[in-house]
Amino acid sequence: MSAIALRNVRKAYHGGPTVLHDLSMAIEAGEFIVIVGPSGCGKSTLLRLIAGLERADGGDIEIGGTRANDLPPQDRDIAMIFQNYALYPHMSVRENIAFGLELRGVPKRERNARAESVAGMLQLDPYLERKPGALSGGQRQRVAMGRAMARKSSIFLMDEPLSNLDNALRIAMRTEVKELHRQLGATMVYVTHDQTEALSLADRIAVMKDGHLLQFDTPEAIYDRPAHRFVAGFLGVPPMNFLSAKAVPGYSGPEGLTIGLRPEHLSIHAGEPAANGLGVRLLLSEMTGATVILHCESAAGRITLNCARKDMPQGSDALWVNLELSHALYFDEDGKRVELS
Ligand SMILES: Nc1ncnc2c1ncn2[C@@H]1O[C@H](COP(=O)(O)OP(=O)(O)OP(=O)(O)O)[C@@H](O)[C@H]1O
Repeated sequence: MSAIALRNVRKAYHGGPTVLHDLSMAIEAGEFIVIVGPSGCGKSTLLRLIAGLERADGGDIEIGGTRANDLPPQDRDIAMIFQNYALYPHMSVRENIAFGLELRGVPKRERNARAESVAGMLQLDPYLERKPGALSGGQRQRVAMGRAMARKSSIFLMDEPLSNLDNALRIAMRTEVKELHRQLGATMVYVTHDQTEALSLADRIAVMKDGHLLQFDTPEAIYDRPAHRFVAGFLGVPPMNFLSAKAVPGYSGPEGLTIGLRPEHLSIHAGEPAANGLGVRLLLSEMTGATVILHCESAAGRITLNCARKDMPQGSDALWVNLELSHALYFDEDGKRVELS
C-alpha cells in the first residue's frame, strides 16, 4: 500500500485549460519526494490536490490506501508547510508550534510537552517564549516546520519552504530538512524549482512540464538516464550540452538525433586535435572559484564545460574540445531518449 497514490488525476481551474493531465504516481511510506519543473507546470496544484485544498476534476487520490478525493483537508493526516511561514506575530514560538493542537482537543499539558519536544529537535528551545518578529528567517522557517511536526502527521507537504532564505541559510536548512526526515521517518513531498535542492534531498524526483509528469525516478537515474531531453537539460549545472549529431566527429549513428553530453564528459585543450576533438571558439569564461565555466561555440552547437583554473588554456581562443562519446545520450526529434545498441 502506497502512502499516496494518484491515478489519472486531472485538474482544470474553473473550467479553464487543463493544468494537470492524467497524472499518475505512487509515493511509498517514508519516501522523500521532490517535485521540480518550470514555473506554472502544476507543482503547487499537485500539492494542493494531495492536501485537499483543491478538488480533482478526474482520477483518484488515495491516501494510506483509502480514496481521499472527497475527504476534507483536516481529515487527511497531512501537514503542509508553505514558503511564507504563516506564523502568528502576536504569539510566542511555543504558542505558534502548539497552534492547532487546541482545536484538535489536545490537553494543555500535552500541547506544551509536544511544543517543547519539537523545539528541542529543531534547536529552538532557547526561543520558546520569543515572538516571531525577534527571530531570523531560518528560525522562523523552523517554527513553521515545528508546527507541522507537532501535529504528528505521517505526511508532510512542503511548497518551496526555503525559497525566502538567503543562499547560505538555504544550504544549512537543506541539511536540517534532510535530518528531520531521517528522524521523523514521515513521507515528505517537497516542491522546489531549485534543482540542487532536488538532487540533494530526494529519494525520488518527479520532473513535471506543462502539467505532465515526464519522469519519476531516483536522482541518479534522472541525472544519468533522463527519459527526455527536457529532463536532461533541467537537472545539472552547467546544463547538459546538446549537439547536432551530423557535426560531431567520430559519430556514425542515425541522423536526426541530438547528442547529449554532460559538461564533465568534455575536456578542453589547445594544440593538436584528439580523435573525437571538436574545434571550438571560446566565447566567455566564468570564474566560480577552483573551476572556470567555459562557454564555447562550435559547428555542432553551443558548448559549456568546466575546466580547473590551473588547466585553463592560454593564448588563442581557437581550441579543441574532446568528447567522451561513450557517455553520450541520444534524443529523437520529439525529445525522447533513445538507446542505440
Ligand atoms: N487558483 C487558480 N485559478 C486559476 N488558475 C490557476 C490557479 N492556480 C494556479 N493556476 C494556474 O495553473 C497552472 C499551474 O500553476 P501552479 O501554481 O500549480 O504551478 P507551479 O508549477 O507551482 O508554479 P510556480 O513554480 O510558479 O509556483 C498555472 O498556469 C497557473 O496560472
